[in-house]
Amino acid sequence: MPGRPAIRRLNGMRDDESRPVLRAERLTKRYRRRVALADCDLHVPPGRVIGLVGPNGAGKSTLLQLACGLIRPSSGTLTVLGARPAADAAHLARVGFVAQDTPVYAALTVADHLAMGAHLNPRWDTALARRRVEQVGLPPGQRAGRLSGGQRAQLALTVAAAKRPELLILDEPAAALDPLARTGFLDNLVDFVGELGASAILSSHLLADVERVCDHLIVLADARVQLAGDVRDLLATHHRVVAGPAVLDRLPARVTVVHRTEGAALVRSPGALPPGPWRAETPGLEELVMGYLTRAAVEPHRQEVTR
Ligand SMILES: Nc1ncnc2c1ncn2[C@@H]1O[C@H](COP(=O)(O)OP(=O)(O)OP(=O)(O)O)[C@@H](O)[C@H]1O
Repeated sequence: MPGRPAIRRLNGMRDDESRPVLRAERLTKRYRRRVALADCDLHVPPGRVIGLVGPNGAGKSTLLQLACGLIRPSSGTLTVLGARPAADAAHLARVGFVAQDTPVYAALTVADHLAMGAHLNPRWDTALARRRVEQVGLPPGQRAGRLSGGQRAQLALTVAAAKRPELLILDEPAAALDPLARTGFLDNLVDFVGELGASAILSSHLLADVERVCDHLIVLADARVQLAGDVRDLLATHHRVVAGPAVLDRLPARVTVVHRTEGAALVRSPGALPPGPWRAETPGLEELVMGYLTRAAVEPHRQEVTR
């Protein structure tokens, strides 16, 4: 994909399906009568940067909070790095979480945050923490309450990354950052994941960001998984078919129409698209996501998992 940096992975990780970083089976979360997640199945291999996208209220934060053990499923199962989320202290140390509101301690300085991180985390990487603070220009003596929103996000990420987690969970991490800082932040994240052979899952409304750094995608809408899988595989199995309405009405049976507009259809085809009276084009990630989101809006309660 153009512009997407290659993500280094541990040898053999690319196809390692047997040790999923995240696995959900019929995962459901209800808040009283409101269903935030319904019967979600997911299987995410390790060593990926996973983009979690979907409209407001789709269930993204709910999934991330379940993954770090802040809340419990109503039914179904979820395993993270092979165990129940937050199963014990050792498991907690393997996961880093930055919540949507990038929580930091207002009265503590940047340096205090690093000292506290070092005290609380057995695998704390002092050099990494110092390097990041310097790189992103955080004044060590400044109280966190006096930092800008973007600086607070950088501090929260630094603290999460210096734990050297195997999985970083980030809820809209770059939302408060200016475009330049966002680019730097995401590039850092990719480097970090590559350097440690870690995985990261980040929710975002910014599809361009997801396209830049993510190699695995989960699309949530209406509390359900609409699409999930390796980005390259998803792009290889989807096509934009350009043709007149009569041709689009009679596409081969094994081609699934995801979304149709005047003169074109976004389709999924398990193998290569057979030749026909149409022009086949490769869709971009944004078009793919928008196709599934539009379908979910038109046909609520539809659920489809593509791995
Ligand atoms: N603590 C809660 N109590 C009751 N309902 C909740 C709670 N947290 C979330 N919900 C509901 O669950 C649904 C999913 O919310 P969630 O925050 O997971 O969505 P989201 O995809 O993260 O949305 P956004 O993009 O706006 O942050 C929404 O309908 C929301 O109102």
